[in-house]
Amino acid sequence: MDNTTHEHRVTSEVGRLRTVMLHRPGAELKRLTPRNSDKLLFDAIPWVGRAQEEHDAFAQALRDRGVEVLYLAELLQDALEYGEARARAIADVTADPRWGDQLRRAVTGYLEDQDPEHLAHALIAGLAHEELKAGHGLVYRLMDRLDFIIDPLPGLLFTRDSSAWIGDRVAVTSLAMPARRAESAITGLIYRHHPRFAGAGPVYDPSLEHLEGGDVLLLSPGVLAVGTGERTTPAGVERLARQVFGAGLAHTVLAVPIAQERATMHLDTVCTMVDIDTVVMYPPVAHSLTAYAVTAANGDLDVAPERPFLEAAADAMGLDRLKVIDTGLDPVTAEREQWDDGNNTLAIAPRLAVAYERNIETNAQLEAFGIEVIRISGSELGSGRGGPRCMSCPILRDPPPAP
Ligand SMILES: NC(=[NH2+])NCCC[C@H](N)C(=O)O
Repeated sequence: MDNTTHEHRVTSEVGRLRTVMLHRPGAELKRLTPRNSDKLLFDAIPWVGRAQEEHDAFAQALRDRGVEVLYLAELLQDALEYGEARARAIADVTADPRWGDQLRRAVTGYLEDQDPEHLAHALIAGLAHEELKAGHGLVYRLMDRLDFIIDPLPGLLFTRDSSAWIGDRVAVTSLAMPARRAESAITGLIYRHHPRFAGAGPVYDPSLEHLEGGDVLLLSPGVLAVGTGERTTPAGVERLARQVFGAGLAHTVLAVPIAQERATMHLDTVCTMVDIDTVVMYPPVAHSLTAYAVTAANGDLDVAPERPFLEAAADAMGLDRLKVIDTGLDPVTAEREQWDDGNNTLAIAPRLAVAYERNIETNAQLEAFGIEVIRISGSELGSGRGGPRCMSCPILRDPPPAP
């Protein structure tokens, strides 16, 4: 294992990307069926081999531009070399209240017998009924044979949500959907136990109010926008504000209400940044999104009155104007491309962004605005409703250039 010290620091959405964590989809996606896909938050049953090819091409596009790609499963496996991390992982996953003591003993024994590679596999891909030969208690016998003892985590593909770096600290998030909650036990384990992250004490943890990384946008150093809707609760935004102010990581947090719908589950499904002063936005919300600026005041929080998002953001960022690429698409095309994550771009430097190739018109508008677009295919990856930004957790970016 590589024990050299590595930097981790992210203060914007657009500073040159140096290191990113991805998750190459694998066996956990093979668990998806029409019976469980709704619960596991996928809209179709992906062709796994093709999804892997698409993901490999995404990773390669990043490497071709000098980005170091870390894989979540490898980091997890490394962390599980440590006895303390193993014990913690097994304790977390076997706390499942559905099991009863007999099944718990059987699963604990099974997991304790696994080497780090197979233990990581069980934590990510889950454990099917038939894979546990030894569990013959009541709970095991009454379980449907097609059910999982440990649920698979296909949502890990979207590494943006289960952790987010804010400055040199990581927020291990508190995911709202039951199907995704266990993901942050994994990211928490990586950051706590992998030597690469030694000393990066988390600034948020999964026991706190709901907060998902897809809602957190680092508008500029010291300024965060946090969507609040289906996933991040207002209490989650408030808690994050207290945590980042307390740690000196930000001076303003903009709470941005978004519709509580699947299509707009995270702020990054309607808005991402492509330059230090430019966002791409889903047209219907571009001029209707609002924000409440939260700042620290006398040991508590001050909440400013509701204002248009673009104005509140520009003020907090010290800009005259935050430019918006209002893609100007007709409403039907705009709605289709938003659903396919057209607005969910990953900037790898100012004015250079990765986007799904299928969103032809949004990409054409980005280019008309002078943004260089690196197109990747996502016909299978997109079936989980996430684009390049959702599928990436930046760990190191250069500071953004001054405006
Ligand atoms: N940052 C994002 N927009 N992530 C998308 C996550 C998609 C995932 N299927 C979910 O429903 O949770």
